[in-house]
This record gives sequence, C-alpha cells and structure tokens, in this order.
Amino acid sequence: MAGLRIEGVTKRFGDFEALKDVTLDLRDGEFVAVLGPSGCGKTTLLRAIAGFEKISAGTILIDGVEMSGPSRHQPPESRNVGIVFQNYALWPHMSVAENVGYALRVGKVAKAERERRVREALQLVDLTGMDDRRPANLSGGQRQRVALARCLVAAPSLVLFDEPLANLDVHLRAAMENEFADFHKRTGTTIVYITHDQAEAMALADRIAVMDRGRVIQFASPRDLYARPANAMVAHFIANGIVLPASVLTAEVNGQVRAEILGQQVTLRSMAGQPPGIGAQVCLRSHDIVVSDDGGGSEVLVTRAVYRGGGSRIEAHPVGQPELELVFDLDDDRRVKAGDRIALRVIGGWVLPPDPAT
Ligand SMILES: Nc1ncnc2c1ncn2[C@@H]1O[C@H](COP(=O)(O)OP(=O)(O)OP(=O)(O)O)[C@@H](O)[C@H]1O
Repeated sequence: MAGLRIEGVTKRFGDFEALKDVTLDLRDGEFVAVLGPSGCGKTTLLRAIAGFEKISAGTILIDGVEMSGPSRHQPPESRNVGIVFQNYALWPHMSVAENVGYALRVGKVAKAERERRVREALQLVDLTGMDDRRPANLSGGQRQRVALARCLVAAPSLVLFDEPLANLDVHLRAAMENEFADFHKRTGTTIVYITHDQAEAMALADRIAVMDRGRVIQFASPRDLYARPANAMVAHFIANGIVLPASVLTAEVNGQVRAEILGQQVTLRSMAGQPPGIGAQVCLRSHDIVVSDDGGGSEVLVTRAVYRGGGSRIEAHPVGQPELELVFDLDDDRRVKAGDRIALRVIGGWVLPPDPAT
C-alpha cells in the first residue's frame, strides 16, 4: 500500500502536450478512477506513473519517494507498481499457476515460497483449484482474475488498471465490477483505474479525476461530480447533464441564487461567492425538470422519444430557442411522442462556476 502524489506533471510529444500540469494526490488505499474521452491523456498518465514514459516537467512520488522528477527517472521494475491490462497479456502456453508465478520465478524466489504466494493470490481472486488450466480454457472474467492474481503476487504498493473491462460483455462487466470492488476491500491496495466509462468509474471509485485534453478538470467524489460539476464538459460527461444558458439575478446566499433560465425565474444551487451576471451556464438533471400542466413553464417541441423500460429518453427543443437541446428521462405515465409540444418547468439545478479563463 502506498500514497501517490502527482505534482504539476506535463508530458510533451514534440510540440504536443499530452499532459498539462496534472496534479493529483491519492491517499494510501484510495481507489481513484481517471476518466475522460478518447485522447484526453489517460494512458499517457498511467504510463508516466508506471515509469514507461519520462515526463517533461513535474514530479511523481510513490509513498513519498520521488520516482519521476526533473533529474530522476526510476525504471518501471523499481517502482513496485502492478498493472492489469485490458487484454490480460497472459502467456497462452503457461498454466494459470505458471502465469501467476512467472515474475517470482524470474526473480529467483524459492519454489516453496513461490507456491505459497501463488496459492494465496489465486485464493484472493477466487480461482483456487484452477492452477493447471490454460488461459484458452478460461472465460474472459476468469482470465482477468488471473491477470489480477499475477499482479498481486508481486505485492505491489500501487495497482494500475488500464481499461480492464473494455473487452468484456455487459453482464460480465457488472460481475467484474463487483470483483474489483471486493478485491479493493480485501487488499486495501491503492488503485488508479483508467476508464472512459463514467458508470464504471462512478460504481468503483472513491474519487474520480475527470480529464479533458491533457488537463485534470475536476477531482472529486462521484456524488460531487454529479451534483456540482466544475464545467460544461464534466456536466455532460457525467450522466449526460443538460447544460443551458442562464442569467444569475442575485448574489449567492447559503449556496443558492435566483436565476433566469428558459424564461423562468428559479432558485438554483451554486458555489459560494457566485456573483450575479448574464452569460452563466446551468447543469440540469432529469429530476430538475417537470412537465407542467397548469399553463406555466416553457414550451418545448419533442423531436425524439425512445422507450427505455419504465420511462423514455426525450429529446426536445424550446420553441422560443430552438438552437438549444434538452435530453432528459421522463416517467412512463407521460406518453410523450415526437412532434408533441409540452411545457416544462425547471425546479432545480446547479450553476456552473465561472470559467477562470474568461
Ligand atoms: N508516443 C506518442 N507520440 C505522439 N503523440 C502521442 C504519443 N502517445 C500518445 N500521444 C497523443 O497524446 C494524446 C493522449 O493519448 P492517450 O493515449 O494518453 O489518450 P487516452 O485518453 O488514453 O485515449 P484512449 O481512451 O483512446 O486510449 C493523444 O492525442 C495521442 O495521440
């Protein structure tokens, strides 16, 4: 177990900055997901932590020891970091036990000790009795567990997961999510988990670092990211928030402001010190919108309604501002279809903090 501190890390490939001034502080035993769209720099960050990539600026400390820095680069093998890859990277010609014990054999660990550690690791991932199987004769989930055991056997202080569920089908992903959560509980290992799947990150992580174009935009708990996204990208990326323009009418008091949105005056949540002003943006969730039957609210034209079991996903455009798009879920008692005009009332929402760059 170990803490991990990433401080002001920048990684350049030629003129291109794949990581820009990334700072993250992980507590000992914490499960942190790094989440972001394709190309945002997740893999580059993981490779930098593991020592496969030299960084251009900043420092990386594992358990307080500098691993990457201005004049230092510890090679991967001396970082005591385990990695679980998306494609398992198992040796096909070796049995489960041989795969798991490979690093110990190469490291000349005595046979009895090796066998004990392999047995323990297989027990931890619930693969006892599978020692002699070949990877080809295992399910995708079992192969991923062998990869976990192989990583564990070296007793790493930090485990990095590189999109480990990307190759598995939906049902197996859910099962493996539970396995990873149990694995974390049992071992208490510090984990950095790379994914582009926000549901997976929300389900597993204590905190999530959301990345966009090489930067960490927000590092917070799943609940915080959902309730108080730092900008429009996070609002969209986490559970598809609706981002709409608004005018903030009053300064913040007790975490709330009055604002005008879609022609309605409403009370919204905001950060402390939120100033009044035009040109603000608001993140709405489905539960912040209700269909209004009393003649109030804003009229919208429904352009798509897709039944999703128990409710529908609605796409609609305000009649007065057709350039805006609202995508939200509606309960099934409302039989709304494309072409319908309905009135929506906003009953809550979160004012996105002002962008420091503007
Ligand atoms: N060796 C390299 N040389 C030049 N550019 C690179 C190199 N490695 C990565 N990049 C660029 O850095 C950016 C970040 O890549 P990275 O693989 O870290 O993204 P990612 O978030 O892991 O994406 P994905 O989810 O698609 O794997 C991309 O624009 C990529 O093209």
